Amino acid sequence: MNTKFHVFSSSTTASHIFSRSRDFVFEPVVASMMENGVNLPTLDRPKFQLPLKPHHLLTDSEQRSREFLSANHTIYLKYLTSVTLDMVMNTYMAKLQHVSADLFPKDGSGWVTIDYHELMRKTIFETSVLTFFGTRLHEIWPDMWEDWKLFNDATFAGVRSNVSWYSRPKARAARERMLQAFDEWVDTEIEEWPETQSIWNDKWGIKMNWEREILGRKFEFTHRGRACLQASFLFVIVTNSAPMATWFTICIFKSPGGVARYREEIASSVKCTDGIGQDEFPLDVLKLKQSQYIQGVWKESLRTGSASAAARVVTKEAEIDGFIVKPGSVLLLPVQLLHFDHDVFPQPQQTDPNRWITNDAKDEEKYRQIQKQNSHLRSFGGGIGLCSGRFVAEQEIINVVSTVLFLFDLEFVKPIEGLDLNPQSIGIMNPKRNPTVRLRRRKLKV
Ligand code: HEM
Repeated sequence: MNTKFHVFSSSTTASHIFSRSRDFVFEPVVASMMENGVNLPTLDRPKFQLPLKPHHLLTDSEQRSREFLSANHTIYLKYLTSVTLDMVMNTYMAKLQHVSADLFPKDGSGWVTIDYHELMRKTIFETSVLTFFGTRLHEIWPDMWEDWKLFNDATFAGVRSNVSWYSRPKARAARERMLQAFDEWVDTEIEEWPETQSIWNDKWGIKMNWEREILGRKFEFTHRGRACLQASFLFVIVTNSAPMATWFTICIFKSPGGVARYREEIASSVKCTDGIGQDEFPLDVLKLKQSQYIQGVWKESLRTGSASAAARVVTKEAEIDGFIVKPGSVLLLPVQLLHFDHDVFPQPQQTDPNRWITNDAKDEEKYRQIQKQNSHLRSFGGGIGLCSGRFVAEQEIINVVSTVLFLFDLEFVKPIEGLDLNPQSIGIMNPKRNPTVRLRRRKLKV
């Protein structure tokens, strides 16, 4: 059989594919994002491509090139998944305080009607830029929010091919302005990381991108290639988290009794009532994250809001589920097939955080059911491609939305039942039409 694309939909097959990272490789997916998404210069492309010869026949420079991907991935893991994650998230929360003080309706403004999706996208975007890239990017690229939206909205097809850019000249121009801004951002001296600054400074943001910049130079990337490396990180941190903040809020409102229940969890996590713009974040973020109910809403949001399809390329002929797959073929795992499987998620269209919750440790049947559901939840992919930003995403979204509900009464202007999602997306879907909400400051008890 000469099939080029194979679609699989069982969780066991997904685990089988993800666990064989040499036979079913992730590298071409990243290479495609770098080439088509951010137009990586031709000279730098071999660093993302698989060699066409066995490992022992690689020249020294080819071998060194191959090491880049693994070194870059190690930096991601170091900052985004290990003990350093807490420091990254503390920085994120401090930046969120400032961004929300700027973007959210002010005290004493009564009921304010706003485009909620725009507010969430901008909050996540601004906070992420400030956290991960410091203050310089804003100065270099004053129109970054408008350019970013044009760029991001064109990428749902853009990482698979570059055609999207030719049919959207405005998006192509916005991408070029973004890359020029990063050209300037990387065009700076790299000094030692100051001992007085633990993990963040104005110039680099989180130390992670300072380390990635050193890596890019060590592996002799072109100047534009280094700009592309940084821009691609901006892309992965924002593209899915921004729509997820909107969808997570909608899922709270869609869950039976969800708003009251969620507010109870917030009430038990209040540390201080100073509100936003102050030094201390008012909510206990660990407590929020550990709440079973909030976890239930988070997983339901991922389950119902994802439209991604993990992709892997076959390097060695293999048999999967009785089909022979040939080298060069693409394996696709569309997550909606897993997330809406009736046998695993009864009434899959319903938003029900309780399907993830058990209050009885001895209820083995429910426990097994939850385990089965977990193995079907694949919004973050798996194996070597597994999203290293998944913990950041979880914490930032819970914290941003909890802050909104802590500070404001919130009403959707139109019924949320009519709020369809747009499946044209790389991962998490945007709403088809942006929801309008009314917000009013709550009186915080002192
Ligand atoms: C709800 C939000 C997010 C979703 C649904 C999501 C989903 C994904 C998916 C599906 C992949 C490819 C996985 C595969 O094919 O196996 C991926 C890769 C990646 N994501 Fe995310 N992501 C999110 C947020 C983030 C954030 C906030 C960051 C960074 C702080 C991030 C960093 C990355 C990186 C660096 C990769 C490349 C693989 C790696 O080296 O880790 N993502 N993400």
